[in-house]
Amino acid sequence: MDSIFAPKSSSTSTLSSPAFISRFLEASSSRKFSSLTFVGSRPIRYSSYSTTFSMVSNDVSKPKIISGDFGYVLEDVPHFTDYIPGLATCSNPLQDNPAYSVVKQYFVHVDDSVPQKIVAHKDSPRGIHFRRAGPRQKVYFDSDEVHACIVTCGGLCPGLNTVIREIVYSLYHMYGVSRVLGIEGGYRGFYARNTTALTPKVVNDIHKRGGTILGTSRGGHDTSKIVDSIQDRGINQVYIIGGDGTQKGASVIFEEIRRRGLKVVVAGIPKTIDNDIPVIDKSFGFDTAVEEAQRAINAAHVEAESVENGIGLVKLMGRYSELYVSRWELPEYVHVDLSSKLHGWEILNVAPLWFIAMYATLASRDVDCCLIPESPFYLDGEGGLFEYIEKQLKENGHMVIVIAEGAGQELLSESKQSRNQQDASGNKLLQDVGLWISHRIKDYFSRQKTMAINLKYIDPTYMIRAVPSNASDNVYCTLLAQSAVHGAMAGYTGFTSGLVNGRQTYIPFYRIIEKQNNVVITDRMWARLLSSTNQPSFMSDKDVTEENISGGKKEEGPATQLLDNGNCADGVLGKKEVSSV
Ligand SMILES: Nc1ncnc2c1ncn2[C@@H]1O[C@H](COP(=O)(O)OP(=O)(O)O)[C@@H](O)[C@H]1O
Ligand SMILES: O=P(O)(O)OC[C@H]1O[C@](O)(COP(=O)(O)O)[C@@H](O)[C@@H]1O
Ligand SMILES: [Mg+2]
Repeated sequence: MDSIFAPKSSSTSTLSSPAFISRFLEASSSRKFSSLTFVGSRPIRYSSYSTTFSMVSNDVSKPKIISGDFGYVLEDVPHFTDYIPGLATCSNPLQDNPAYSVVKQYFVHVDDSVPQKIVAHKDSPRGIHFRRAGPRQKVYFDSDEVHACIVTCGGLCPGLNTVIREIVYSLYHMYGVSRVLGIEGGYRGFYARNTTALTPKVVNDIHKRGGTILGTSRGGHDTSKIVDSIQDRGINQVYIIGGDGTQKGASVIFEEIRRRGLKVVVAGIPKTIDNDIPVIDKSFGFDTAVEEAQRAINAAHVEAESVENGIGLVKLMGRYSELYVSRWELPEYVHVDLSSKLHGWEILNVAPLWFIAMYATLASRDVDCCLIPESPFYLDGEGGLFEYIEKQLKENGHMVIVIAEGAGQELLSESKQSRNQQDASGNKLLQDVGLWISHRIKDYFSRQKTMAINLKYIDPTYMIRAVPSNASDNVYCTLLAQSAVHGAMAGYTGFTSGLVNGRQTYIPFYRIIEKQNNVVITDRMWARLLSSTNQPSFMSDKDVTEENISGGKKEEGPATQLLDNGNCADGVLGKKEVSSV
């Protein structure tokens, strides 16, 4: 008998979710589904559907995968009832809330789920779904019982304060909770810093400020000490706002809490202006950052077109999330592929983090060339950057170049040692590609003596993320925060609240922190950018087929074919494309 949860002999592939799910979908779509036998399966029957759903594991430490007809798969989130028996519930206080009482169906149906891929073919299986977020009829906490805390970790992102504010407001005004603590200075603050009492009055206008009123940090932390502190303080809802590193930390904290059998919710709210978190459409703060980035591009354009042979060069944040050293223990089901290679470097995790550069370029229309890490470029010779600059200057008299901070690192890294430097959290430290390339361009033209150029380098760096969030991000932050609170009150835990195809969902941590293995420069969005800027792709067919389509993995199909990742394939870019275009 074969269990789809049975660990494989390979040390790294205990459960890589996409691989596992595609095996599962393959089986179901090829009609082998009904004859699959699962060891330790615990069938669950939902009364509202005539369909039989099967949950294929009764081991609480394994992902909860629920299958249904026609290849339906629900990647569910953990719930208190998975590991704490006999918990009492009470009616959701929202039913007496005047704001909600006018809404006909204000509680989310227990079986509501949101598909991960919305582009389907007539015969495709229904595919992976996530639990829909929102208020539930029954809650697992009395209002008086709740003692919540909020922590922000990692780099800044516009909207952090809005999320903090809205969690506090949701807890107070929707659920009558009055004990919310702010943990200062990131994860370590749980055991090394003071806490702040957060009330609606305290957080009332913090959304108008950039940064986070709680402070943040990078670097390691001690999971046991955090959970001890949670236990000692009697905290039972932990809201963790942060990026990919933070969500990994949250997952480990959740594991420890579950191991100790505590009735404590761990809810993540994903934060990343880099878009390095899988599954979700995009992070809060991204629109604001793109808007700010555009200001720098506008300035570069104004400078460039005001002088003869003017070049405006803008460097924008966006790096690979390469984790060279994993200094924390990840849960065993998290798949890391140590053999991934890009530009010949050993990497654990690759994600496309140049979204700001790409979207700001597309939005501005003033950019003639956008350089990103996933699309390697070269400077000299035919088809190189210098040749393109010369051509542009001859034709237009000026040009604007945008470069993502992670781009071209392989060109300017002098030694392996400098390439492998990391920040306190294990993120690769990037060298200043903007400064480097501006020197190279100046050198080239002074050597050539064909034309005198006038280059202005603008590096807005932290300005794009230190600003308060804009209107649309504020709305997004509000919905994320409310969803997280609804999920926590309903007893869900170990989840990240995230937007999938425009709907609020609860995504299990293992999906948020899993390795992203597709860096698809053959995505439609990149093609759209190339046609908008009219820049050369700097790539030969050979490069496209072998190296850079998917982080070193070969894709099937012709080299130059655009992969239709519009939520149909597993491509990271495709899913983001659909939500934003
Ligand atoms: N692989 C990991 N496992 C567990 N915790 C991590 C991991 N990476 C980072 N963290 C924790 O998350 C915090 C923030 O991570 P960092 O990478 O700096 O920012 P971000 O969350 O924005 O990506 C760090 O201070 C660290 O305590
Ligand atoms: O804040 P630091 O440590 O200077 O790091 C800068 C990095 O932070 C970011 O702004 C965000 O990164 P995180 O999401 O990992 O916090 C990156 O775009 C940038 O490379
Ligand atoms: Mg990060």
